[in-house]
Amino acid sequence: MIEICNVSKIYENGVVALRDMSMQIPEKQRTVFFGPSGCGKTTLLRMIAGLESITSGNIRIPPSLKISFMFQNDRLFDAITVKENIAYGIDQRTLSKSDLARKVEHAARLVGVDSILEQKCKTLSGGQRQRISLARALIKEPDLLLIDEGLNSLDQTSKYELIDTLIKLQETKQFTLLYVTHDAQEARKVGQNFIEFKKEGD
Ligand SMILES: Nc1ncnc2c1ncn2[C@@H]1O[C@H](COP(=O)(O)OP(=O)(O)OP(=O)(O)O)[C@@H](O)[C@H]1O
Repeated sequence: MIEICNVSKIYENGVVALRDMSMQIPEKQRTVFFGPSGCGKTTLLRMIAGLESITSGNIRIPPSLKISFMFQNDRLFDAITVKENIAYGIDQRTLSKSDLARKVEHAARLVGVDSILEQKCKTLSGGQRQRISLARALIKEPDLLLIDEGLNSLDQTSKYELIDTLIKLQETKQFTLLYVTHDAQEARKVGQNFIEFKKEGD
């Protein structure tokens, strides 16, 4: 269980991104944060990932949880290969070359990009890039996967294909998925639990 207890976030410029928010997020399930742009979804996800400070309140997460993050932008390096990009998702110092290669191939196979491992990322389509970004998030076998509007650059068909892949993976691997979207239809497709965010003042 991840517990969000009376969490507020006020940025240095005075913007109140979240006010006194509390919720419980069950483990090993798919939870969707949805609501209009600017209502603090990204801010909360970043606080859960430890990438943003909390102004007040606290977030309780089991201490040994391995967390991966997939961002709005795919953040791939264009000049290097698919294989090298996926390997960036894991601490390479702790692995032998052959173990790393095996893990990269396994993650690539999970999302269907194992046939293009040697290609440079700049040559790929948006759908392939998002799959690689997902493989990079999965390679460290996260207990908690955070996806922040990660599939937005895709057309509807590719997006729903990748969502199907994601749901199957979550069901087999049983990680906790936290998925941010402003799209109600997408939220319904992905989620088992739903947390609606409202804009300050609404
Ligand atoms: N680094 C920052 N400094 C100041 N204000 C910020 C910062 N990041 C976000 N905000 C503001 O905090 C509020 C919440 O933003 P946040 O990105 O969390 O919302 P969101 O619901 O994820 O929206 P979107 O879907 O557009 O990303 C917005 O008003 C935004 O302008």
